[in-house]
Amino acid sequence: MNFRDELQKRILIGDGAMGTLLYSNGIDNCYEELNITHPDRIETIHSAYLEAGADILQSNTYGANYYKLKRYGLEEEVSTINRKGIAIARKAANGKAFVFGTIGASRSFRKSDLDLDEIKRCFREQLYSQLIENPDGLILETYYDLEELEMVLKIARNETDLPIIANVSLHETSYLQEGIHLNEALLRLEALGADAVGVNCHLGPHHMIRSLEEVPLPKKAFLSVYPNASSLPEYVDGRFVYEAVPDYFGYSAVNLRNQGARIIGGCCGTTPNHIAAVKKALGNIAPIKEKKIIKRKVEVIEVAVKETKKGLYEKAKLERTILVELDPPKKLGIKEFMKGAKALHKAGVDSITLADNSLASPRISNVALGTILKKEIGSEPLMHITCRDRNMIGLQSHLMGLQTLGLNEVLVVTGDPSKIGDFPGATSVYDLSSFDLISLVKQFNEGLSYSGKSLGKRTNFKIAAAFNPNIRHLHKAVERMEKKIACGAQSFLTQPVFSTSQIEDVYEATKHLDTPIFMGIMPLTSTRNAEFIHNEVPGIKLPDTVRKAMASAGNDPIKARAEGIAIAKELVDAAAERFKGIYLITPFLRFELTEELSKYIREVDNKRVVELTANEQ
Ligand SMILES: Cc1cc2nc3c(=O)[nH]c(=O)nc-3n(C[C@H](O)[C@H](O)[C@H](O)COP(=O)(O)OP(=O)(O)OC[C@H]3O[C@@H](n4cnc5c(N)ncnc54)[C@H](O)[C@@H]3O)c2cc1C
Ligand code: MET
Ligand SMILES: [Zn+2]
Repeated sequence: MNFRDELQKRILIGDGAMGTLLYSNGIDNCYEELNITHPDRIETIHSAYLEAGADILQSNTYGANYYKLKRYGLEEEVSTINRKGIAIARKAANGKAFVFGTIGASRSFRKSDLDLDEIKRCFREQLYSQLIENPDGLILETYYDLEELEMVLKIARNETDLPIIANVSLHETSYLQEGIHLNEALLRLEALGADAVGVNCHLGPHHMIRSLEEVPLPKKAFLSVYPNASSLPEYVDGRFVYEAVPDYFGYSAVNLRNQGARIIGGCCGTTPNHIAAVKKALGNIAPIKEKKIIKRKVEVIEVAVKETKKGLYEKAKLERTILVELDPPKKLGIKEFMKGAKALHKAGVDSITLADNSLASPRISNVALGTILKKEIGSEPLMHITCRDRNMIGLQSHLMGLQTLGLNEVLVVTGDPSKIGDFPGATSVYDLSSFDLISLVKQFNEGLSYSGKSLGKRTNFKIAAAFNPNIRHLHKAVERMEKKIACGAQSFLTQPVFSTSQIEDVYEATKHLDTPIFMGIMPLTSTRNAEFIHNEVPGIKLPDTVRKAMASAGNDPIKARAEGIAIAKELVDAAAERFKGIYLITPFLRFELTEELSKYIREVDNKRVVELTANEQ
């Protein structure tokens, strides 16, 4: 039997889940390791699928790549596990079914999980291991990221003439992440030479049928569909369980066939009973030859109201722009905080920046304080957002909330890890990296959610990001900066710097960029404060002159204050000469320090204007 000939003629039935079936049998470790330790168990499952009517058996090699096996210390076993996986399926198939080598995606829903070069290397290793065992074809599945699937499909097509099934996974009906339509994705995969293109996992039959309704029959390739048992697994006693309704699954297979599916199998939650139901429902039904497409209306995204007010990044390109960080209090009560905010506003500060639980310790939500500030002093704060406290759902809801409140100036940062804060046992979420979150905010500005779903309107976020010049190789930090700009960052706030030479270095290293930089300056408050920063804050070193000056104040708070301010003014002078943006960090809610520095910056600027005008006259 030749796979391609059969596919031309009839509908082929795939098998069902391997992973979730093992999981429901109580196996909660590395499924692929069983190819070595318990090949009989895997063979039994393959045999059950064969018995149920599957024409194609997939090897138990879904996650058998270097990175996934490394989690279990099995990275040296890539070749053995893949080879055995094919051999076990071959034995179970017993000449009655096609044996396809399964290769799952390396990235999950985040592009930042692994870079493409790393994926290439580990894909090749898995591919070559499988090819040694002569499978009848390959199935590339559960690819949320089309970029990854296109890349590995190209490699596979280049290396072998075997039939290839290429399956993407949808975020929601008809759409892949980044808002790519299923139809577009399948056309791209067909163009790269896949024999069958389609969808697997995440969605159940209902959403898969709806998705296929929008997809025409491919010209050269065939459609393949491997739905989950249902779209909504239940969480029972700490385990995910799929409602097992094989008859419904079988009935759905007929509808999938009516939408042109030529290969129909099952993904997570499906069992040999589901596949038997598919076999029974399909009988010897012939594939369809043509179909009508349903064209769903593409939701129009409202263009945001054109803003008359300049964003901070736009302002900082043209004129002096002062930001002052004033951290939300750790205790209830905002009297002192409000007093500070008002004083800073009066001192001519352009925006107060509100940290998001800085140093990973709980503080009054910056959304609450931002809303109050906007209402009471009429100036728009800059809202820090970390990737630490919210998962991908929370972050998107947070962004929609900020837009609704009109808090559109945001600073996207990774966030200090929970380990360093007041609750070291708390989880650091990090679903997204700072790069991903910057891209997400930019996507919101285009009116699209993470999965590319319309938000109905565009948001108006102005995106700032963090720049850390306190590292050994400044050019590395500049490279990160350039990557953040490519993701959508429109300005940068730096970590505090403590020497004028560092300000000069940053200027030299970044002068090729036209993205404004707000140079971070924090007044030192005491000798102890200076020594702590020098010795305990990673990456930051104070020049000897600064440490000596602070030490000379001894325990006298008035002298220490004066020294701290004098040092900060010197830094401000060096920064103001080179950068229009200045970012002052208020230590310990001592706003009178940053108030004084803000006034100083305005005075020096005014004096300069007066001098210039005098010179011109
Ligand atoms: C202006 C500013 C505001 C901040 N506000 C907050 C806040 O509100 N709440 C809060 O919890 N934290 C805040 N932080 C802290 C910040 O989130 C941490 O310092 C974090 O470790 C770095 O975040 P990032 O977004 O700058 O780093 P990213 O550029 O996203 O880097 C993340 C991690 O990558 C690594 N990395 C960075 N640079 C390099 C490099 N050159 N080479 C190799 N690895 C590198 C580091 O481990 C770093 O921690 C702020 C920092 C800055 C500069
Ligand atoms: C996570 S998608 C499922 C992958 C594989 N086909 C399995 O059933 O285990
Ligand atoms: Zn699945």
